[in-house]
Amino acid sequence: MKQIAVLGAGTMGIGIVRLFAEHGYEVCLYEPHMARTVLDEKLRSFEDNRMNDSGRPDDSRFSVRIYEDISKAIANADLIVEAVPEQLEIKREVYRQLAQNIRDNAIVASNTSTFALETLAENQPFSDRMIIMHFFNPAHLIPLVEIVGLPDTPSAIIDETVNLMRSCGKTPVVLKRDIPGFIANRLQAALLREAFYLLENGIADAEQIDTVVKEALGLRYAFKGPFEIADLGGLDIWSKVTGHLFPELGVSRSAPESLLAKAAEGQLGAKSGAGFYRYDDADEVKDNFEQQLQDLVRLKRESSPL
Ligand SMILES: NC(=O)c1ccc[n+]([C@@H]2O[C@H](COP(=O)([O-])OP(=O)(O)OC[C@H]3O[C@@H](n4cnc5c(N)ncnc54)[C@H](O)[C@@H]3O)[C@@H](O)[C@H]2O)c1
Ligand SMILES: O=C(O)[C@@H](O)[C@@H](O)[C@H](O)[C@@H](O)CO
Repeated sequence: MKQIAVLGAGTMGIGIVRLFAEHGYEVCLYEPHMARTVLDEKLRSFEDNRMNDSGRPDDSRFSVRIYEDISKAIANADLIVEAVPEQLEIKREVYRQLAQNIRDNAIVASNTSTFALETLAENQPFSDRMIIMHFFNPAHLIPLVEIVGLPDTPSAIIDETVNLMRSCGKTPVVLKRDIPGFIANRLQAALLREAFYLLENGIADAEQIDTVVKEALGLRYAFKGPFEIADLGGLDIWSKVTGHLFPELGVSRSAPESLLAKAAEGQLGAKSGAGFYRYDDADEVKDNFEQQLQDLVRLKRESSPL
């Protein structure tokens, strides 16, 4: 795998470009709606702030070319990563353009958050070479990448993708079967459903719920997953806990009212200056969070695996 095309330079696309460029791959970026000067500036700032794995400055340069013509961006790509908005019609239009120009053996990966691969691959001429490659924001920092294929996806494609991810320092998890939302977003959605249930029923406010996650659950989850935590707590206890609590949990099957109301009022979170909290300088909050994540990932790498 040598050349990688990334489609879309939004929150995720630009992080994916950064990841591959930092690991020495040739990257071709296609972004039809963003000014060239803005993209150049972002890439330059990534290069200027580049660190190696041990946290020291790295002054080597990126190999990234920016295109406004999709056919040129994908012409020689071994892998195409689609990171366009989470709307089926936009993704399908991009796939239609790919179908006309793609190389015979190029792999097409979608970074979708929610769509099953079966839905995205339906009627695509390259469906046998399509996979899900689900990164996490910020894509250059969070180690996990979820990979999903279809039952007849050649194992060589999955293996090649896993090797690529490992070469970029990632931790790939290949799902046994295609399902909307994969593993992580289903778990995140389950937690959010209960968080909104507690909020909307007046049990706690957003700050209290965030404190509970940050000061207990999140700390443990950085080192142990839910099954490991159940083992450590005792499966007899967890049998009682799940038996007592599952019937008490929220079971809503639609987006939370309080979330819909905020979005309708234009309170979109950090990017609009307000959401559940106020943001005077969203860039500062984002930069600080990235630094914290980088420090935590390094700490995890250096700590004992047991
Ligand atoms: N934001 C996240 O935390 C996150 C995490 C993982 C996965 N995802 C998924 O990644 C994808 C992209 O999400 P995002 O948050 O980066 O969105 P975004 O809105 O920040 O960026 C999308 C980019 O795609 C560009 N675009 C629009 N139409 C295009 C087209 N036809 N061809 C090429 N580019 C086009 C837009 O100009 C924009 O720059 C979505 O499928 C999303 O669900 C998002
Ligand atoms: O949390 C993440 O970074 C990803 O799992 C995303 O897929 C996420 O759910 C976004 O769509 C929303 O930020």
